[in-house]
Amino acid sequence: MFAAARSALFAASRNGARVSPNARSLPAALFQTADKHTLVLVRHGESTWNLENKFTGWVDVPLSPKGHEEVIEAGRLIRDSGLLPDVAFTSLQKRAIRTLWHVLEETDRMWIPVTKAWQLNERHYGALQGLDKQETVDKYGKDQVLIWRRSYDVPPPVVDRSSEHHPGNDPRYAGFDFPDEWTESLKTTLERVAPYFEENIAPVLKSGKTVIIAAHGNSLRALVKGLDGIGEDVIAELNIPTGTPLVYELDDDMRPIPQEGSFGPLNGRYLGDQDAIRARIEGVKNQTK
Ligand SMILES: O=C(O)[C@@H](CO)OP(=O)(O)O
Repeated sequence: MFAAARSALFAASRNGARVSPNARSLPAALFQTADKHTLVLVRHGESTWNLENKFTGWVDVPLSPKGHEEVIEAGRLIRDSGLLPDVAFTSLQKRAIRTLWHVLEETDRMWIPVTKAWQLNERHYGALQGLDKQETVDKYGKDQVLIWRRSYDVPPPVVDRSSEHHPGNDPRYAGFDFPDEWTESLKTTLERVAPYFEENIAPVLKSGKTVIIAAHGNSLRALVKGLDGIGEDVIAELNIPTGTPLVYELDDDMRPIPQEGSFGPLNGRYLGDQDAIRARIEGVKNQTK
């Protein structure tokens, strides 16, 4: 289960071999293709612990009132752009599940198949879960906290089986075998997101269905690192805003087709007011100052 990601697509991204060009600098002819597959990614709306500025990880907190509003708006943006999902995937966490429900309600697609998988969960934040982000900066320093938050392969401190935060103590993970000491870096998050995507989501996309994934800041950072071939240093700078649809057009090999309006290093394009989206991205970045 915890084996390294296997495919050429994600293996290439891990050694930085496939860095996509910035879409805006390419000629218009490159934006035209007949064979494309549509993937819509949505990070959950603001959660109560985003609002309280706490490390969350696998703690199952709900959306805040603003978070509900954000994802209702996300659903309307998806509806108005005509990108109706045929199949949906989400995590085992209620902030992402509720996000998906709102989007499916707004797009009148509550009837489509939905798969929930722990592999799409947020990155487990180990012993940082539940701590105030700014207090953690005050205690350990800004640089150390930035390494825990955004480095590619340095995990936060572990939790062991005696911790309420160990997945072995949560019935939703019964049947899965997690190590006694548990935490995740972005790298190990990618090592469970990538095989899940390739084995369960890519075949659905290739069959011609439009897929939506409602997930989390770091599980989506891992996914786009693989899709866009983003290098380890560049991914450290990438923050994904809450409640904002991110639309990819993929070719038959699941490589993103550059789109107008994407902002690098992503080849997907965010739906909505682009200035407001940039402000939301800055807000995520500035949770630890
Ligand atoms: O706390 C978390 O689980 C994540 C997402 O909210 O935080 P960060 O952006 O700091 O990785």
